[in-house]
Amino acid sequence: MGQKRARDPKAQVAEANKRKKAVKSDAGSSEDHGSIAVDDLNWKEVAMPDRMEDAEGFFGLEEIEGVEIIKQGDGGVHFKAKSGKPTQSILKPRSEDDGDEWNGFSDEDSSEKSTATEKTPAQTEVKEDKKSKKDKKKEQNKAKKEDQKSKEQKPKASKPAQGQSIKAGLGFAALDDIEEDDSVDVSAWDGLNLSPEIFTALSKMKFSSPSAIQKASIPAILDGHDVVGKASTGSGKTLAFGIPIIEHYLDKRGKQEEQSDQAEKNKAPIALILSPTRELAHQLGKHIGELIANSPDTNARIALITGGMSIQKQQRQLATADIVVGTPGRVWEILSTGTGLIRKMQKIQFLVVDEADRLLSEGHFKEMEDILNALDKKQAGDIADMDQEEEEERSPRQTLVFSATFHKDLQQKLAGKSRWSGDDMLDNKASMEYLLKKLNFHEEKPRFIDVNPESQMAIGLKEGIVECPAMEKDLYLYSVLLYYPKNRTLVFTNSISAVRRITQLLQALQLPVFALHSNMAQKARLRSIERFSSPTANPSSILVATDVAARGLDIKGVNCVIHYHVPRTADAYVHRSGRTARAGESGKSILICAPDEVVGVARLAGKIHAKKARKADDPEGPSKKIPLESLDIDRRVVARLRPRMGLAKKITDSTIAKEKVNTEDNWLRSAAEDLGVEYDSDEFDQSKGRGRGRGGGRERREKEASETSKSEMAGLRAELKQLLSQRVNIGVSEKYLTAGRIDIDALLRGEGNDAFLGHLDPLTF
Ligand SMILES: Nc1ncnc2c1ncn2[C@@H]1O[C@H](COP(=O)(O)OP(=O)(O)OP(=O)(O)O)[C@@H](O)[C@H]1O
Repeated sequence: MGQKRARDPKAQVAEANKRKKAVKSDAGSSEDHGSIAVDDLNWKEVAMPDRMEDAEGFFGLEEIEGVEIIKQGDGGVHFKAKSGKPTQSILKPRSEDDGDEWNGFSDEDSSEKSTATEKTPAQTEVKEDKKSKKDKKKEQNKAKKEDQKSKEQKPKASKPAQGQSIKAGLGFAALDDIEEDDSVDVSAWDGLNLSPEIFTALSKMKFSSPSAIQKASIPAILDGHDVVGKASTGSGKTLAFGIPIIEHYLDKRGKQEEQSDQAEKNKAPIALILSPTRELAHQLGKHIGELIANSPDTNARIALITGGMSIQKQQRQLATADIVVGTPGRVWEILSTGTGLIRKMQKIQFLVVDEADRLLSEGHFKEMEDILNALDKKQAGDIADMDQEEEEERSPRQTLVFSATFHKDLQQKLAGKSRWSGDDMLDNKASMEYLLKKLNFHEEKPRFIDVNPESQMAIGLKEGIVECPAMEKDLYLYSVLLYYPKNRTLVFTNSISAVRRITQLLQALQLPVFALHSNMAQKARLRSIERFSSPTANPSSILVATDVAARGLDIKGVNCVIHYHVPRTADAYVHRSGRTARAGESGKSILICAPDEVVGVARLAGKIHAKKARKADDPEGPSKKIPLESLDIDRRVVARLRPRMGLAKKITDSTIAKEKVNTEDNWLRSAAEDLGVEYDSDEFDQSKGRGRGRGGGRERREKEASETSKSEMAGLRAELKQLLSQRVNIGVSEKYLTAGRIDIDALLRGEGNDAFLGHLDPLTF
């Protein structure tokens, strides 16, 4: 049996300090007797679920095999290799200079300093490991050479990152596993004046060159400008502001002496990043966390402040955070608790408004306004309290606004100068205008960086449209899903009830499907995204979502986006479609469209592609064509899938109706109880039926569906199961396989579409 231990960096440092003293006093003796201290063992990290946010204080688990425990007189324990195993087999590998810890050049007496910053042997090793890798990279990377020189003269603190919620790759074992050749040449980033730490991180993250928005925004932000950045979906906007924030952190840290615990407690965050959804906030934190985790000796702490998580924990994280990422509602909830947090937040160097058009124009309006007002409002006693030197040193707060959808006139609007001109993508001009004034840029003219003025759509994106009868959208959705097996697909709808229904429907059809909408508990939301996006997930996974998933979510390997409902606005279409074809990949976006929706779609597509269409035809004239490819679903497919869909619908409708009746019934029963009257469901149903006009039919259908008996349901399920166990035959005689234009070789190679029997022209566009 392997031994396990919980891994808590904080506790480890304290424990290691104690142990080190003990080890020094009996140095040399322990290994002589084959007994080994806990920290000298070659612990292996146990893989944990990605998200452990609420597991207070529990950072991880490590295990070791082949050891025996030796109890000591003082109650302590040591370990030795199991009989028959060499001691070396359980010992942690040592680096050459393991004995002496390298603390960098310092004027301070190292013995004094060591009490505060002494590392566990494991940490020392990691540090040395990171350094030697960096040295190797130095040889490879010409641009890093000069910067490295100055870095080596600068001692840098390497404290454990306590309270950091989402720093990726903290595990020592994970670091040990890093291959020497896992880095890439990052010389393309040379011109951006980045520090060696960031170069190392970019190299490890395999980002060989900056994206256009990064190339344009990073220097402007590093130069202290306010920036409004516009770039297509999936083009790397997060690091366009994330890198300068970390650069600022590194710069500030370089200038500071080792901070006392008190100073550490009082420190203010350097950045507040606001995002419209919880999922996006998590993702932003994770992405910037990865940058931090891959930057050597960089321990910037991120506090994630979103709804659905423990408020107390978030308050604690906020107290020591360098970067705050959150949704406006929860950020305001915490700031307004009146515990001095507003004053702290007023010292931030960067205010980032991600997905700005949404954040500034929809439901977050009120909280955004409160936060912005609070950041700018002078607090009573500010002048007296303000540390004069600190205030003088501090440069004005930079405001960074990013999105894929903005109007070109935004710069004018941001400066509050002129009226909106021409057509725009935004829903609510008035609220936008109001909030743009509110953003309080420190520069009169923020830098407006629009790296792809031609289109907000990603280059690798193909757009198609499937026309179908209004009542058959489910059938056509199912058909498209079967046409594209092994595609990770996001299906967007316009309502929560549609998400629920479609998810159940596709589940009944045995497809690997997950749901995401804002009425779900936060944990369930994160679980859905995680299951859908996990590299080990079924490659045909489907996520059915409302527009809560439309903005910013960066899920690897989404090949297809389906709009089950036509999006309400052009920018919603851009952002939904932007969940695929990210970071230079290709992808497809397919609208399922009823005849009466076609006109709306034409208008929508016209707005989005106005420029492209004009350019191709007549550069000056209005756009004519819908640039969406019309996709023809083979009628045989639709016909053959209809029976399955009929059964799946009956099962789903009945399940949903039963749930609804139960909920209603429970509610009425408890309301009757509260009122002290008796509740008779039949009597209530009869009275409900009386005098009803519209909607009565639906209610009757629901009631009928809810009355499907258990045995009827079992019958339906069995019938559907039987149908689903067979491939959909689209014109093959099962007796004579070769008669149906089957590519037997392809089938044997495991290619082709497993769902169908017979030849099917693929839906390529
Ligand atoms: N320089 C780079 N080289 C390669 N990949 C990159 C680079 N920068 C970022 N990426 C990757 O590109 C993907 C998209 O980045 P990001 O989420 O920042 O896009 P975005 O522009 O914010 O998209 P959206 O508008 O949808 O929010 C991420 O997976 C990220 O890891």
